[in-house]
Amino acid sequence: MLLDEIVAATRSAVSERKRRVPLDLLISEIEKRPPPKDFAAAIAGGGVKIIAEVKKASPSKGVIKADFDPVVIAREYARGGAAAISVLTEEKYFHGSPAYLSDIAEYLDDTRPPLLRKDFITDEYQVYEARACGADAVLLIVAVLTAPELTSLLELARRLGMAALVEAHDEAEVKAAVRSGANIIGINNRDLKTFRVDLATTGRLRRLIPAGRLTVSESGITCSDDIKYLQNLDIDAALVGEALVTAPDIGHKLRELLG
Ligand SMILES: O=P(O)(O)OC[C@@H](O)[C@@H](O)c1c[nH]c2ccccc12
Repeated sequence: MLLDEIVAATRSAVSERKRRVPLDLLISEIEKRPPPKDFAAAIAGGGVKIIAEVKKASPSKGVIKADFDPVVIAREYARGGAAAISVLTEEKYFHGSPAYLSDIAEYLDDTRPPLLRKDFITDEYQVYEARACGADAVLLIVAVLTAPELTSLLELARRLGMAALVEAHDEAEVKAAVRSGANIIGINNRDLKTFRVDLATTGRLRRLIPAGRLTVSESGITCSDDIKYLQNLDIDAALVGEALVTAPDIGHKLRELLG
């Protein structure tokens, strides 16, 4: 299964990076960073907020943006009114890089939206690395974690002052996310096992998330009708990658989604 393959590749990339950059070094880099921005506050409030994703490629489509520059794209997202910016850092299947995070943190001014590290996180090292690169939040995918792993990664993110977006795709995963105490829960409309995308996944699973938690709908969101559908479900934010990255005018597309 592809998801297992991606996680295995990620684990070996992480053990390689651990050898090159020991944890002490990451911790000293973290100490030099300004404190994290409040990701939860950024996506809360009225209307469907947009978490805009810096995404170069995907396993199902290959490269989606030929002249890809993460900083240029992130700047357009910030200018266009994105509530937060998601940065895909997985290298082998999504052509991402942790350097995209640190570049965006360095080159955008301090009024930029909070940054989410989007990766297949199974190791505490990746959470430290996210913060060292300037991330304000991390993605945690229920499908690749045991309950105790999810709990300890959530706890570490919290200790580092970061938020966590906990991603689920089916009923059992949403229940596990709720049980973990996560206050930001993402429903991924894409099945990471088959790559099929169906916005109705959010419609089906939303009621399992109790009031008081923030909810995010992820993947396959392309137009303002999709946003209206999510608004009616009382979703706080939509995570949008491909539709924005491939738009001829990113700012225009973002404004269209924001209504
Ligand atoms: O490009 P899309 O269909 O708008 O999807 C963005 C985002 O939801 C997707 O990239 C994603 C959702 N969950 C993930 C987990 C890992 C990698 C990628 C993802």
